[in-house]
Amino acid sequence: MEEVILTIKDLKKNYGPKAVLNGVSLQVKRGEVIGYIGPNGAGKSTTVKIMLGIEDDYSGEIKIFGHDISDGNIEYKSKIGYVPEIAEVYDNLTGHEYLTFVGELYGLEFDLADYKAKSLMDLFGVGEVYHSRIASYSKGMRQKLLIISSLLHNPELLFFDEPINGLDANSVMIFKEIMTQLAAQGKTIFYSSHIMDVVEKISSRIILLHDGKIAADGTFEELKQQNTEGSLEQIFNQLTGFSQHKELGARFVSIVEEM
Ligand SMILES: Nc1ncnc2c1ncn2[C@@H]1O[C@H](COP(=O)(O)OP(=O)(O)OP(=O)(O)O)[C@@H](O)[C@H]1O
Repeated sequence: MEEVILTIKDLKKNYGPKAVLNGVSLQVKRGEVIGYIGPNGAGKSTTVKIMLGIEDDYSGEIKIFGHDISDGNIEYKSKIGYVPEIAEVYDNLTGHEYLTFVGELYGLEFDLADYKAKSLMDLFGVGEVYHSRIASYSKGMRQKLLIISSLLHNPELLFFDEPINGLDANSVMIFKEIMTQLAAQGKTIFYSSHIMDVVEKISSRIILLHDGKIAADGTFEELKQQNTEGSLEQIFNQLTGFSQHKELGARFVSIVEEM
């Protein structure tokens, strides 16, 4: 039987009077790559932050590796890797200092953390800045650092929130291959992004969040069969009831031109 890694039951979350998540339920099995998509503000990052224990005050039940995350035991976090949408990194540290620090936090010996960090930086084409301060990194370099820091401890479950932001086309190809290989090794990946063609290609299952609920859940092929549109971008537009891009674009430009 396939192992269930993650279960969410009737998850609800409010910020003040605003209901952000309104009854989200799903189950994720080992090795699945979940493409978690939805309009801006739909609640994708909020879902991920709740699962990571960064946000609390929710209702519903979340089980990760079979344990309810609200039971106070945070051991499950040692088997999770996370690339946040907006990351705070210690800019004054070098890549070497930051990654060995993160590696040691996760219980790796310094030498192993250093070896893995340097090797992964090399493979990602940023080995030459390993000993430079992060403050001097370009956007893509920082993103690569974040991806590496999420993987150093060989986690079972990965949460990637818009991880390829700023990566060049070649690096995106490497990243897609890394995802495929990780999933083949039995890692489970929760991948939240707006880059529909990448989500379409790498996800074994796509979940669309809309108005605080799951509006679609299935493989890309299944979503295609259930909808009249072809690409994931078009299916996204259709399921979220959006078709006014021309009109909105024209109105936007006409206001820009008002002087
Ligand atoms: N700390 C907070 N306090 C108040 N409201 C919040 C907070 N964090 C998120 N929200 C609100 O919750 C809603 C969902 O935000 P969230 O960041 O989860 O959306 P998202 O689906 O990840 O969006 P995007 O695609 O733009 O990243 C938004 O309306 C946002 O304004």
